Amino acid sequence: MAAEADLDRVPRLDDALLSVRGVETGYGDLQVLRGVDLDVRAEEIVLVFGPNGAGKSTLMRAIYRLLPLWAGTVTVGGTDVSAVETDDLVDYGVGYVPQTENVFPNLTVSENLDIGGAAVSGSKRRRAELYDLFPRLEERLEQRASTLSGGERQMLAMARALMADPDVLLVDEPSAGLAPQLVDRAFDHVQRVREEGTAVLMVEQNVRAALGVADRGYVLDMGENRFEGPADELLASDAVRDLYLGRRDD
Ligand SMILES: Nc1ncnc2c1ncn2[C@@H]1O[C@H](COP(=O)(O)OP(=O)(O)OP(=O)(O)O)[C@@H](O)[C@H]1O
Repeated sequence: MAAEADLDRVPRLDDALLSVRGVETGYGDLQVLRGVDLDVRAEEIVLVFGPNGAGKSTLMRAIYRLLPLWAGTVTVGGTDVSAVETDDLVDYGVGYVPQTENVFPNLTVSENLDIGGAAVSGSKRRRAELYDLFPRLEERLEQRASTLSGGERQMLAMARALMADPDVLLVDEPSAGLAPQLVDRAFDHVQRVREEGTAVLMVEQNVRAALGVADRGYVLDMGENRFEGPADELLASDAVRDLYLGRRDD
């Protein structure tokens, strides 16, 4: 059953790769997250969803240390990374694809990948693996990122972050700005990323489609955990559907 998280803490999964516990943060005087818990296991796809302004993107930024943690911890593979700087998180196997400004528009596809792989040895081999994942990028290596289609740009953003071969990738709205017919393809890519061995923690507004590829999900509401559970149980839950998904025939 999808569980309503009215407990003090959401139970920790013993086999979590990424574990977030009691995270609080915000902007200036504005507190946004009020003690958020979540776990991602190796090779899982986990979805965070909830109303506008719930703090979903803020959570991704906090995990990636783009915002300071006011309270709480983030661990990766059992190591506390709460004090690790953003630039060093790559060494702990964490990658991040922001929702916007996720490629360098004036650089070519190839140059964008070079920057993604700057810190990585064996980046030639990694490129070849990524061309298998995103063949369209290989066909457009010398094209400027600013001239890519929305879908291609999303692929490049993901490929850049994957150059470092992370164990877990944080993806903020992979389908943002894509035409409806491209949305499913964006989720196909997320699934393929997982098949290549990288766990994915994603935020999405296209909740039904995202739950279709996710293993588990967490509902955030007003900066707090509200529901959590397996994706199919969240989809089947009347409370989650009524509050966060809208009825199918709406
Ligand atoms: N840079 C910022 N400075 C000040 N407040 C911010 C900033 N970014 C976000 N906020 C505020 O923090 C709250 C949470 O924003 P956030 O973007 O994390 O929500 P979200 O759940 O991702 O929403 P959405 O689904 O609309 O993208 C909102 O009230 C927002 O106005």
